[in-house]
Amino acid sequence: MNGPSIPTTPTTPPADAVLPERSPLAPAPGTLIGSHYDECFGCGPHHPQGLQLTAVAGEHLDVTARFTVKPAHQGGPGLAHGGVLVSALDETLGTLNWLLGAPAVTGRLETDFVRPVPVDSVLHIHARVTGVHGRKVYSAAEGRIGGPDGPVAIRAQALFIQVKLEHFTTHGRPEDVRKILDDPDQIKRARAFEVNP
Ligand SMILES: CCCCCCCCCCCCCCCC(=O)SCCNC(=O)CCNC(=O)[C@H](O)C(C)(C)COP(=O)(O)OP(=O)(O)OC[C@H]1O[C@@H](n2cnc3c(N)ncnc32)[C@H](O)[C@@H]1OP(=O)(O)O
Repeated sequence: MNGPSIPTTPTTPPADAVLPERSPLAPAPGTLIGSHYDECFGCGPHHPQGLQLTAVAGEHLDVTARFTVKPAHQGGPGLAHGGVLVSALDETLGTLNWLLGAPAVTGRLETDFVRPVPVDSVLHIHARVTGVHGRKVYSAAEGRIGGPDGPVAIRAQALFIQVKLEHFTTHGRPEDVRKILDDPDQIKRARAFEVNP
């Protein structure tokens, strides 16, 4: 008997995927990419339980990010929860979309946990676009501990799907959408996407 269908689209780009130029609006290489939303669990600087992840634009279609594992992120005693590490990679991979100049959401995210990550570790994440095919953005990331060149603790491959800004305004809880629409700074950032869809 057949169960519900499970998406099987691979996260590796097809042969005819392209690697586009960085968007003219992309943050310059070496620039800190600001949070897309103050209350984001991944990058919101004022989110008390959040990851408060900071990302820096790379030279190409890539970013680096740092995430410090805090006691609130434990799974096993003294060890990062795997789901929290996945969130850190998801957030970093999502940041790549600022380099492409179009908003996108995670459709599929595949993760390999390679080694345990103790509390107080800094996870050094490098993420890059591996191909774009229509609205589908393929990407990959790895997180290292003990320094940017330390051993890989986690790696992921993802498929993001580009969406219109209406994705957020239609599906988000209305009071939160209203709050962001009333905030000129956040709107400025959202418009940066709109002019280069
Ligand atoms: C004013 C407001 C300002 C707001 C400013 C915002 C700033 C920017 C914030 C970003 C925030 C980031 C934060 C971190 C990243 C997240 O965590 S995002 C949150 C987690 N993700 C989600 O909630 C997504 C939920 N899913 C959906 O909404 C819909 O399923 C999707 C992904 C939009 C796709 O729906 P759709 O647009 O109808 O696309 P559809 O036509 O079905 O599929 C398009 C293609 O993608 C493929 N596909 C779709 N889904 C999947 C899947 N799950 N697996 C494999 N393939 C798939 C399809 O097979 C199809 O392939 P082709 O036929 O083209 O070859």
